[in-house]
Amino acid sequence: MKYFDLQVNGAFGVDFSAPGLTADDFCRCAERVLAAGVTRFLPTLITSSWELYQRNLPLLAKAISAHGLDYAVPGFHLEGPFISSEPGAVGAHDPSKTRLPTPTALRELQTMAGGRLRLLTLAAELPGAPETAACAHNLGITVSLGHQLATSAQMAAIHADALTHLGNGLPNMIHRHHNPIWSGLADDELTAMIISDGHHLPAELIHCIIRCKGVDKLVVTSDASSVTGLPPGKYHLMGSNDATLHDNGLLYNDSKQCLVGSASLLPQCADFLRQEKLLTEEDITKVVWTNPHRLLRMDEY
Ligand SMILES: CC(=O)N[C@@H]1[C@@H](O)[C@H](O)[C@@H](COP(=O)(O)O)O[C@@H]1O
Repeated sequence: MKYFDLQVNGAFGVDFSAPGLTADDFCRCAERVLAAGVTRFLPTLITSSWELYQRNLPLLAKAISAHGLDYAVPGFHLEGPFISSEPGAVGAHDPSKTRLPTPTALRELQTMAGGRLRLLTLAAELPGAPETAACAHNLGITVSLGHQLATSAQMAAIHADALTHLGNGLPNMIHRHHNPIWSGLADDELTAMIISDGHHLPAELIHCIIRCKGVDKLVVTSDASSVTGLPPGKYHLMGSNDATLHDNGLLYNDSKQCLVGSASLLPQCADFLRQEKLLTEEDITKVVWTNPHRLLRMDEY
């Protein structure tokens, strides 16, 4: 089976948002991700300082072309900085590094990335989000809503394409009727991206998402973090020392009380869908290969 993962923050000890990232680190990591069965992936940069984007986006773009990785790594996913800074919605991201979206800032980021930004996660309720989303579409960037506390009306104003890790990146206590999960499920235009690592969502919730969205509007991502492939233990992750990778693969920050990405690659996320009998083999191919291409308006090959 072929796999296209739209959300990989790092793996095997390499963090794509680390201030000390080198081209060698990236290539070493990419080789191992590909050797583990992933066919294509989007390196994902989380909410970071402007200087970090100025450093890492060009570094990654250069490494990809210098090492002939254009097919395997067809672009980047920017998850932040245009997200909510509210506890829960901000998840494990650093709230002090979030910013309000503007078309100018997005254009600058796309320039730093050498035109390789393909997917942008942003919060719909932020001032400037509709204009920035429109700018993203003009730049050929797919827009996904996540790490947000938006209302249905705010989400509808964006004309987004997708939802980032639906069901995660939210406070543990939310209004039972008015919340971004129901709003996202109710909008037939939005493709739901979900993390099926066995920890981010319970099987019964994935079952409901599949029923609401239908297989053609579902994409599975791994949200793999830099500790993917490393032994259980305490790690410094996403700016905090409190991340623990547990024996069962759960990656959790006890002080922030949230998940911190996953410790799985996409083939393992597909295994969870099989194990829980959530999808057929044919449908799994759609959610890990066909649909990610369609969402990014890319030819599948
Ligand atoms: C790289 C990334 O952004 N990963 C997010 C993490 O930031 C967030 O904290 C978690 C929230 O899930 P929760 O709301 O269920 O704790 O989801 C994902 O793991």
